[in-house]
Amino acid sequence: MREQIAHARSVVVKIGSSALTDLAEGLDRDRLDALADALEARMRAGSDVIVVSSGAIGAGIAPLGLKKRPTDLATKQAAASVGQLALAHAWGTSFARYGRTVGQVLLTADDISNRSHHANAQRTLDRLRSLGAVAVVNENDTVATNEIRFGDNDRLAALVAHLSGADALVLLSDVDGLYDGDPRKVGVDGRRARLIPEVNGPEDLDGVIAGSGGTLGTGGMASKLAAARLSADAGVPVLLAAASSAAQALADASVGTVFAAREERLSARRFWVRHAADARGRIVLDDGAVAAVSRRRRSLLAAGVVGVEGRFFDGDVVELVDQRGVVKARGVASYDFDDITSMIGRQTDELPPELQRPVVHADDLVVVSR
Ligand SMILES: Nc1ncnc2c1ncn2[C@@H]1O[C@H](COP(=O)(O)OP(=O)(O)O)[C@@H](O)[C@H]1O
Ligand SMILES: N[C@@H](CCC(=O)OP(=O)(O)O)C(=O)O
Repeated sequence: MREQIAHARSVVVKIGSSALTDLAEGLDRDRLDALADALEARMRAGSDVIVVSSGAIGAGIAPLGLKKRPTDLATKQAAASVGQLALAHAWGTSFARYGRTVGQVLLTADDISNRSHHANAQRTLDRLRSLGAVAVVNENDTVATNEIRFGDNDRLAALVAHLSGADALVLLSDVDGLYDGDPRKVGVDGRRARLIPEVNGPEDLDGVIAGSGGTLGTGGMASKLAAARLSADAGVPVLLAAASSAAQALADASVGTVFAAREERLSARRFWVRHAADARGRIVLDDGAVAAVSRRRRSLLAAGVVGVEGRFFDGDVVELVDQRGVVKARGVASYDFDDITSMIGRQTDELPPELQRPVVHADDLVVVSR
């Protein structure tokens, strides 16, 4: 697996805020230079690299005279608008030492969940790559509101890896890998957390406690694990390592924790249904329909529907939930919400001919939990 990452033709490298910024000093230019050295070396060895760089909010804290990472949306957005400018400039300066041009790509969640925007972002990334420029991607924090945020750049990086058809994802943080507990804490038994070098499946995560992040990071270890799961579905292996070991991580992947990818990656459409699209509503299923959909992988028929929530339309992604509200699957609705409301609980042969297709077809359905 490490071989696969070491030799990947195209790599997305995500760098966390804690690896780039300091609360009092703002951006750490020396650390940025060292990262650019490692990234440039990988490009010169023949790989295409896309950088996903956090740090806009962290870089805006000191220039605005703030004492700690803001928690309210408006101040976070103000800090990001100041910090993103400094961040992009700093990456430009670090790569200019090698004559390498940098392009800034700011994305909102909608750019990934909306399939036509998705194609635009993909085209820009492709063209930057073919022109020999390195894309530096971040969330467009100043326009993203709470509801439409990716929430964390680990997820954004995993989505970009899928979108750009990357062969590997490298997450660089202030921690040197995944531990079985928060490495900053000592357990009640006085035991220190242990590093897990390889995650091949859910069984390797038994008993692992994924804690919160540092003062500058956002999602902590839980968001890295979620991003690794998402990448696994996209068929992309992940390496989690310390930013201070970037040179080694990018040269031979011999450090940190590796997460295996699924052998059979989800199709682009199923990946989109499962991970990228925002659910526009919910369809509530009776127990028989839950079993048919989640265990027997059947299409959802009107007879098994007991409720409809939200205003969604034909072609939108919806969540399929059981009667306790637990999400069992996600899928593409074949009708508008008001049509489905009129079909609730009815057998197919009782419905008019134009409403006799399944509510969600099995080909458009991805099981989330059994
Ligand atoms: N099980 C764990 N293994 C490794 N690190 C953990 C774990 N639980 C919590 N952490 C903490 O998560 C932090 C990394 O998350 P975060 O601060 O969000 O990083 P980044 O800014 O790189 O996204 C580390 O500093 C580490 O202390
Ligand atoms: N877009 C935000 C980053 C949010 C984020 O996920 O941060 P991190 O957990 O440090 O990767 C910023 O640039 O400050």
